[in-house]
Amino acid sequence: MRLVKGLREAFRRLVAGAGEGESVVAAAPVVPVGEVFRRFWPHARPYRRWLPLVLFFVALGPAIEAATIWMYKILVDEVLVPRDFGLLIWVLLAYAGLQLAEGIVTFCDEYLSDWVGGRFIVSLRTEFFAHLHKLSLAFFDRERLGDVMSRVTDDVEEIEDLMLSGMASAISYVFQLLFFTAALFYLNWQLALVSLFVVPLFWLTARHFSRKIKTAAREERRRSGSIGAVAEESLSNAALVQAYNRQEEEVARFHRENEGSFRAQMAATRLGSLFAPLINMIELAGVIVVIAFGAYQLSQGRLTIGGLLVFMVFLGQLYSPIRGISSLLTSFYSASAGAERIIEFLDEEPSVTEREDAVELRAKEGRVEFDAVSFRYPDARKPALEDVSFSVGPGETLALVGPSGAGKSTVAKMMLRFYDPDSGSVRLDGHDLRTLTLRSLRENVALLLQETLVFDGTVRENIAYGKPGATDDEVEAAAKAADANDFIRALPEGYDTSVGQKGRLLSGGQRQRIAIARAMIRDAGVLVLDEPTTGLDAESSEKVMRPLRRLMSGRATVVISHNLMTVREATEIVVLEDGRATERGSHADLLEREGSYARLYKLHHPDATERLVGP
Ligand SMILES: Nc1ncnc2c1ncn2[C@@H]1O[C@H](COP(=O)(O)OP(=O)(O)OP(=O)(O)O)[C@@H](O)[C@H]1O
Repeated sequence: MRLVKGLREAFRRLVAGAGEGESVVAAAPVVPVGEVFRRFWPHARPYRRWLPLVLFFVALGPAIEAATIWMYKILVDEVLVPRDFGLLIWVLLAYAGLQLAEGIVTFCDEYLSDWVGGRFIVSLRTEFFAHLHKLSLAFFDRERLGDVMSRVTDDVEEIEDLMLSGMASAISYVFQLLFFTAALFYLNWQLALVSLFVVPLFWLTARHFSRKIKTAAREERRRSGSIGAVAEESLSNAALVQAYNRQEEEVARFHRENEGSFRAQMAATRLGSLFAPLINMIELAGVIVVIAFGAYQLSQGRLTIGGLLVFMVFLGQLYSPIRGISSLLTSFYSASAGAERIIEFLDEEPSVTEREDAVELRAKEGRVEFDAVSFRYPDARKPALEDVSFSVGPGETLALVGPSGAGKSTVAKMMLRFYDPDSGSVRLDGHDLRTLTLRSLRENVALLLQETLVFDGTVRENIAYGKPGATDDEVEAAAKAADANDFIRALPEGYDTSVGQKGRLLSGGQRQRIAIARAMIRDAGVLVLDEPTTGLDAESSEKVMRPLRRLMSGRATVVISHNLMTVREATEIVVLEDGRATERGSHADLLEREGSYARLYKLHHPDATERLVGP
């Protein structure tokens, strides 16, 4: 009794699916397979006229196979047994012809399926990528980049498996089942009926396993996202990891996710490998019964030897697609888990959307107004901005200062409409940002960040990024205005020098001047400078300041700075504390008031001389 219990327990553990372990990426919501097909069918639609041809080849394969096997019956019953060798040459010729036909069909089938599948992936992946670019920053703040990338690359391919390759295999199996069952019935219907008694057993086993395989496959997909997420985080912070000697911890973290993936994969493999021998056993039972019944029929003279032989071969062929179901199930569920991960993101709506009646910003004056703006980040407990108002017009500079976390960068994000205010409004030239097209809004606001964004391309491409289609003269003029022309000319290939990943080949100050040139060429009416001189020494900052002043002249500028020295000549200074504007006025006013600004100023820069807006 104990032994039986022990065995049962061991078996239960063997077929246990993968549980959802702790992981950095959450599982995507479950989506029914029908819905998956409905969602992704449009990507296969342009190739639908090829699908009948694919189906034709898929069906032709088993038909040729059935005919080839039939040749054995003719060989045994018409040639070997009656010793009528005159027919042998024809049988051999037919056999060779069928083999050739099978070769051609296999080639066409594989080529065409791969072509349609490949086109499907290109279309779906591009649409998915385009969708991601429509999503608001809130999405990118929340999701892990590595996981997003794993969805763009791996999960998209999984869907192709489900929609096309998997379907083609499934259809091919159905055709094989049909052809071989028909052949069995044609040969001897009583024997055929007997051989089919195992079908319900096959069905029950498949059903039992499929549920578990599904769980394991979903877990595996999720883990693949986690591996991507951890790898991306860890490798993109390689400098930090090395500086703090955290390599071992990072490797351990990565290893943990891989272990989880391994466990999920092994659960699926265990299930799959257990499924195959079980199916073999059921199959064996079928074969034994058929041999016994066939021998009886042979003895009764109702079946020829060739007939029985071919019957057995057909039976083997009939069971082969049934055996194939296990691997098909695994890839099918893995694919639908991949599809769920894609659908989860496709269903993500941008939190910032363009109204249908959004208008282009035409007359560009360049005046930004914040009118009682309050905003709380999704999931944040307290508001990042509360009742913030200010206005800045052409030629004016508004400086936002305040302690870390006060909401300064949030103001910059609202100006580009990366987020919408919960209450109040942000206006550009009198238009609420929500009434403008996103394109025209962003064309009119140039952003300069503390971490300068430079792409891995040439200097020229990096500057022209600000204005697609800019001429070489325009690029050069912008570079001159940004005091960048001289150092660019000194680079090995001048404007055609490649700046390396993230602009590594340039110094911080040079990168910043490239960014200024990019903003120059954009020629936007409003400038947002988020910590433009952070990380630069006094000399480099001064080199950046000069062109920056040129860039700012005549434009409405909002400058965000921790460094109170860089803001003292701004037209107006707004002190933000805990999301609220607590003080405002000119540098002199605020010093006189002896409030937070004066305290901070005296505390940090008692005798500094650097100035943002110079004479
Ligand atoms: N994406 C986000 N999701 C949730 N909360 C956020 C997000 N970004 C910022 N916050 C929170 O909003 C508040 C304001 O952040 P913000 O980045 O605007 O401050 P800041 O004044 O620019 O700070 P710093 O000077 O350090 O850059 C902070 O409390 C911060 O934790």
